[in-house]
Order: sequence, then C-alpha cells, then structure tokens
Amino acid sequence: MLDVSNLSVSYGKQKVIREVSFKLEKGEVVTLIGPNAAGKSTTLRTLAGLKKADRGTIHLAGKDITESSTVDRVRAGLVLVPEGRQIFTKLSVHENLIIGAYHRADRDHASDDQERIFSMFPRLRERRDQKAGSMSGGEQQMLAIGRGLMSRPALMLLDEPTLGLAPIIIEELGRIVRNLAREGLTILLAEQNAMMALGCTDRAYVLQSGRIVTSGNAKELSETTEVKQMYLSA
Ligand SMILES: Nc1ncnc2c1ncn2[C@@H]1O[C@H](COP(=O)(O)OP(=O)(O)OP(=O)(O)O)[C@@H](O)[C@H]1O
Repeated sequence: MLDVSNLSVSYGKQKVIREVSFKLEKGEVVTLIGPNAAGKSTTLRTLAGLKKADRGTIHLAGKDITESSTVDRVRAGLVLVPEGRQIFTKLSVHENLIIGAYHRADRDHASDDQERIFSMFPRLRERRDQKAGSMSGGEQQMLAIGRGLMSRPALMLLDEPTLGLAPIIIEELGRIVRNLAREGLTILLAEQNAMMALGCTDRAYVLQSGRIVTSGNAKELSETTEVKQMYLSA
C-alpha cells in the first residue's frame, strides 16, 4: 500500500529526516513512535505532500507519488489527520464533515458517508449542528478522523491523535483505530504515546532524531530499551 524509500527532509540547512525507509501492507496499522522532535510530523507531512522531500521516493499502491500535489494524493486515497486536529472551529460538525468530501469526484454521495460516520461516532451525530470549537478534545479528534474518512481514503495518516486527551478517550481511540483497520483501512499512526500505539498496531518503527533506529512487531518492540524509555516518559 505504501512504500517509502530513503526519504530525507530538511528545514533550511537542518536535516530532520535522514534516509528513512518503511512499508505498509494493505489493512495494516503501523506506528511511527518516537519522542518529541524525532521527526514524526515531518514524515507524515511529507507523505501528504505538505513538505517537499530532499531525496527519496514515496509509492502509494504501486504508483510513484513523490512529486504529486496534496490534492492528487487525496484523490489517490491518502489522507492526513493532522496533529492538533485543525478542524474548522466556527463551523458545525456537519459542515466540517462535508468539507472532508470536497475533493471527491462523487461528492453527491457525501451524505451517505456522513451517515456511516455518524453510526461510527454516535456522539458526532448528537452534535451534528454544534460548532466544532465548542466540543471536547476527544470529540474534536473524532471529528478530525471523521472528516478524513469523508475523502474515502485507502490510507490514513494519523498524527498524534492522543495529544492532550484523557486515558479513557485514548482507549476509545485505540478501539476506533482497530475497527477502521478491520474495515480495510490502512493506517499509519505517529505517536509519542508508545503504550497506546503499541496496543492498537501490528508493527512499529521507532524514530529518533530523524532515523529509524529499530522496528518490529508491536509485542516484540514493547520489550526494547528504546521503547521502555518512552513508556516511562509518556
Ligand atoms: N516549520 C519548521 N521549520 C523549521 N524547523 C521545523 C519546522 N517544523 C519542524 N521543525 C523541526 O524539525 C524537527 C522535527 O519536528 P517534528 O514536528 O517533525 O517532530 P515530531 O516527532 O512530530 O515531534 P512532536 O511530537 O513534538 O510533534 C524538530 O527539531 C523541529 O523543531
């Protein structure tokens, strides 16, 4: 589904991502775990076409998208749910969802998809006409995921969905991620919260200072020193 090869990214002269390579198979949930400033958001933003890579290639379902625009990547099935949610706070839940379908050629069917999202997230249905900015952090995160789903993605990039949320909401997010994967969505999660991430993913890559230092299945990785240190700091 996704094949990232030797990706390097800089801000000015500062190299932030160095020769990073990883793969995701269809239907997998894979996490990039790493501490603050490891380069997780930069990696996801580069995959979404919001930041240009210095070197390396990105293939989505066999197609080279390295030079594609963000909109073309969305049309090819890749969507980013950004860190900090970035929903439109002054618009209603319903309006935020409809905006998520904007780049779809078949957006006449958006209301069917909105129904699907409401059945997945009943709390969003109850708040259909509420201004998004007046909802709780957890509800806003669910809306951000729902908005991403409105583009009918094959691959969802989820950047730090647990940020600032209570443990019980984090648990719920873990269940949501697993359910989405069961329905066939491929998910790349970027997380500092190693505990949540390893609990709901198949495999993980540990990113430190812009390099992948170790990778493996979630259970094996939770035993490594790098991850144990992160558990302690999470
Ligand atoms: N727009 C930018 N301009 C310059 N440097 C940046 C910019 N965005 C990020 N960086 C730097 O790139 C490095 C990686 O940041 P990034 O946000 O990708 O890390 P992260 O792993 O997602 O961390 P966090 O969990 O804190 O978001 C950091 O040193 C950061 O200061």
